[in-house]
Order: sequence, then C-alpha cells, then structure tokens
Amino acid sequence: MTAVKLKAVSKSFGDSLVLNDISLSLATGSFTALLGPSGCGKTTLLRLIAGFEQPSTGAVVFDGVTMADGKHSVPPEKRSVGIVFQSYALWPHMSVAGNVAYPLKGLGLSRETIRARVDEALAMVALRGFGDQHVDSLSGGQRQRVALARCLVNGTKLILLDEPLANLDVHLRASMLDVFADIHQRTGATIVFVTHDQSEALALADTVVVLDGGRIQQSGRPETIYAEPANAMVAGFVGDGRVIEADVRGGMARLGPIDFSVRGVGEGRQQLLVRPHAIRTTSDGLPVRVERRRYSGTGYETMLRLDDGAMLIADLAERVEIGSAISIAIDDAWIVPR
Ligand SMILES: Nc1ncnc2c1ncn2[C@@H]1O[C@H](COP(=O)(O)OP(=O)(O)OP(=O)(O)O)[C@@H](O)[C@H]1O
Repeated sequence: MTAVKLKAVSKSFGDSLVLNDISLSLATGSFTALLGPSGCGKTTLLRLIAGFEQPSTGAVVFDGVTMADGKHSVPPEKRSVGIVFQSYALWPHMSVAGNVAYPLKGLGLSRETIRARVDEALAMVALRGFGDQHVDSLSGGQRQRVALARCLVNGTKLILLDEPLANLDVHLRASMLDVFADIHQRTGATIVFVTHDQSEALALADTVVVLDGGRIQQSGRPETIYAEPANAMVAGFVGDGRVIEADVRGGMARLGPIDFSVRGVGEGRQQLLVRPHAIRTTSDGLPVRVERRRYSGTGYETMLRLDDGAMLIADLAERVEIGSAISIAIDDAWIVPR
C-alpha cells in the first residue's frame, strides 16, 4: 500500500524555481510516467518523492503520513522506496546475488530466507540462474534487471525509475517495457517513472503527467493526453501531428475548400491539432504539396505543406511523389485550448 500525494510542492535551487506548485495524487498500484523535455524538473520531482531533495514549500505524503513538509523530512532509507537509476548504481565487485541481496542486509534474516528472496526477485526480472555471475559480465539490459531485482527484493510497494531505458538499445527497450509491465501486474506496486520519451510514457503508464517549466501541463490517462491535449505544449510534445489554424463554427472547421468535424470547445479562429491517422487522400479536397516521405512498414509518414505554408503530417497508405500536388481530406481534429 503506497499512495503518494504531493501537496502544492515547490522547489527552488538558489534563485531558480525548478518545480512550481505541483499537486498530484498517485493511487496505490498506479503506474505513472513523469514526461517532459530536458530540464523541466522530472528528476527533481522523483528525488523529492524518494527523499533525496526537500520541498521548499508544500508537502510529500505517503498513505496519509507526511514524509516532508519543508520543515521535517523522513530520510530516504526510512521511506521504503525502491529506486532504479539510469546508471544502475550496482556494486561492480559483487555478484548478481550479492547486489540483489544488499537491501536485506542487517534485517536479521536467515541465509535460506535471503537466498529464497533473491531467487524470487531474479525470477521476476527473468534472470533466474544468474546469481553467481559478476555484474561486470552482464549486458546493459541485464544490469538494468539486476537493479530492478534489488529494488523488488524487500517487497517495496513504491518503485521509482529514473529514465530506466535511456541507456538501452531499441530491442532491449521493448523487452524491458514488458518486464516493467509484468512486474507492475505481479507486485501491484505503485510505480513512478521519469522519461522524456513520449512513446514510452504512453505505452507503459496508466497515468501520464506532462511537465514543462516546472509546472504540470496536464495529467491523465495516456489516451486522454493523446486525444485531448490541454494546451499547445502538450499537443506538440505528445504524439505526432501538427497544429494548424482554421475557422470553427458549430463543431465544424473550414479550411480552404474542405469542412471537417472537430472535437473540443471553441468558435471562430482556432488552433487545431490534426493527427497523422486523421488525414487521407481524396479528390476535390484540400490542395497540399508533398514535402517529405518516410516508409514506416505499415504505410508512409508523409509531410505535407499547405498553401499558406503550414505543415501537416499524414499516415498515408499510398506512396505519393515528393514535390507533387495532392488533395486531402481531414476526418478529425482537436481544438487546442488556449
Ligand atoms: N542540485 C541542484 N542544484 C541546482 N540546480 C539543480 C539541481 N538539481 C537540478 N537542478 C536544476 O533544476 C532543473 C531541473 O532539473 P531536473 O534534473 O529535475 O530536470 P529533468 O526534467 O529531469 O531533466 P533531464 O531530462 O535533462 O534529466 C535544471 O535546470 C537543473 O539544472
């Protein structure tokens, strides 16, 4: 059981305000991604939850118990939090089992109990039988799993992951995504992970918190963040697609010769987010010029330029010539709130 609450947390380093009035509730067993561009304050927020940083104002609360409130702070080792850093932070001279067993030291457990717990944790990260190996002999992905096993070994109910996939190649990333999802399901732990990779956040998390400039821009289910971004920053940062301007009346937008339905609230001149899958070629549609094209395996990601210079990205089934003039229809767009 660990529900995490941040109550109006702000954090300054000297004169610079790095986190600005962050309020957030993470339910027990939730899987949250802290997503945002470099320097937006993600790692600082994670470190505040872990107890490595103290809030300048506001409070960090676990299960109704205040961990830090600007005056008092419970130290990290008393918060019962498991942390996996980007750098793994393993002991290089120890075996895999030695590393994983480290958090159990000094708890007065028998050798058999420790061995059983370590075996169980290694099995959870698909490293059964690796206990005697040296950490030095492992690949990046395996080291990442050891770090994860070490944080699972004492049954921690709050796991914090700082850019856990940043140092792994594309294939390992995909397999680690499965490991995280599996561990989340099996342990029911509350998991918070930091990433600047929106596809990772959308793929894994049940709640995505988008940060920019030390503020929460939007917090919600991945589907909502993708389909209904709260502002231009989120629209630009999450998912592909482009924002264009058009006139909106009664839930319909007009752009040159075409009309299309829009979601969201707004009348008159509006900013519209158009996702690539909402565009298709048609006769008598909106004239555009093909600027670039990339084969994606399932279709062609195609960059289109409108007459006024604005750009759209389309997922087209067909291969259109670069430089050619084509005509498109738009099936759906979202009015980006101002
Ligand atoms: N101990 C510190 N002292 C001074 N400034 C700091 C400290 N820690 C972080 N900062 C500053 O706070 C801001 C946010 O840093 P933070 O590491 O939280 O961002 P981030 O979103 O995790 O970025 P990245 O993705 O690049 O790691 C940055 O401008 C950083 O320089």
